[in-house]
Amino acid sequence: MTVIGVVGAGVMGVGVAQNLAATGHSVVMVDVSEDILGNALATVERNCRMSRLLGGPAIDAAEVMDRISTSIGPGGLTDVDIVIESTTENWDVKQQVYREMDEICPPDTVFVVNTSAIPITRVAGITSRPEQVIGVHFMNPVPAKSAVELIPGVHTSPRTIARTTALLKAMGKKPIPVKDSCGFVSNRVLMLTVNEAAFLVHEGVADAATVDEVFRECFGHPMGPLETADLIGVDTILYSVEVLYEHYADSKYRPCPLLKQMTDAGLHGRKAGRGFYAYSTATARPAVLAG
Ligand SMILES: NC(=O)c1ccc[n+]([C@@H]2O[C@H](COP(=O)([O-])OP(=O)(O)OC[C@H]3O[C@@H](n4cnc5c(N)ncnc54)[C@H](O)[C@@H]3O)[C@@H](O)[C@H]2O)c1
Repeated sequence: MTVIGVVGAGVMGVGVAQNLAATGHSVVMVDVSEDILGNALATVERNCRMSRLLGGPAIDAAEVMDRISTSIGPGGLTDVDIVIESTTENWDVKQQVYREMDEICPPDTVFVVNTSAIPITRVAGITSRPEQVIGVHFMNPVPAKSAVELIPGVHTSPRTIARTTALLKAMGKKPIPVKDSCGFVSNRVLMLTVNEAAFLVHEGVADAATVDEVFRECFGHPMGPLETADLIGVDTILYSVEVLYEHYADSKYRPCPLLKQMTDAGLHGRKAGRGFYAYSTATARPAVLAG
C-alpha cells in the first residue's frame, strides 16, 4: 500500500495530511512535539466535521482519522513511498530535515518540497537522491484549492515527475509545471505585493482594512493582501521575502520592518489568533489590529 509521509504539521502539513487521507491514502504525519501533533490531529478532525457546513464535500471524519498516524521526529518514515515536506520556511531547518530524511527513508522514496520560495535544486543538492526531489507549491487551504505549481529541479527524473503527478491527480490537484526559480511564478509576484501592502501600513498611508478594501472593492479580489498575509502566516511571509531578498540580492525584496516586528511579537496571523486582524471563532469578520 502507498504510504505518504507529511513532515511538518503546521498550516500546510495539516491541509496536506487531510487532503491525502480524505482521498484514501495512508499518512504518517511528523513534527517535533506531541503537542503540535495533537493539535494537528484535532484540526484535521474539526475541518472534516465542518467541511459540509463550510460548503465543502461531506467527509467521514472517522475514516480520515483512521488513515493518519503520527511520529515525533523522522523515525516513522522508514516505510514511506513519498514524503511531502512542509516544515518552516527556513534554510537551516529544511537542511537538517532533508539530511535526516535522506538517512532514514528507503532509497526509492521521493521527496516533495513544499516551499514558498526556496529553489528546489538547492534542496536536492543536499540529498543523495537529487533525481528524486521535486517541488510542489501547494496553495492554502490545501483541501480547497484545485491547482498547484509543479517544479522539477535540474536533476529531477521523468519517473519522479510521473510519480508525483499521479499522486497529485489522486489528491484532486491539477499540476501547473513551472521552471525552478526562487519564488517560482506565484510568490515572485504575491510576496512583493504583500510586502508592499505591509509598507503602506508601516508608513501610515492607510490602515490594513483600507488596503484590503481597495483590493476587494476596486479590483474584485476575494481577499486583500493583508488578509492573505494572515491566512498564509505573517512569519511565513517574512521568511519567504527574506529568501527572495537573499537569493536575488535585489533591494526590491527588502522585507518591511513591520513584518519583522509582528513576527517577533508572535502576531503570526490566523494560526496565532492575531496578525493584521484579530480572530475569534465567534466572529465571522476579523477586527483590525495592525495599522
Ligand atoms: N502558509 C502558506 O500559505 C503556505 C503556502 C504554500 C507553501 N508554504 C510553505 O510550506 C512550508 C510550511 O509552511 P506552514 O505555513 O505550514 O508553516 P507553519 O509555521 O505553520 O508550520 C511549520 C511546521 O514545521 C514544523 N517543524 C519545524 N522543524 C521541524 C522538524 N525538524 N521536523 C518536523 N517538523 C518541523 C513546525 O513545528 C511547524 O509545525 C513552508 O516552507 C512555507 O513556505 C506555506
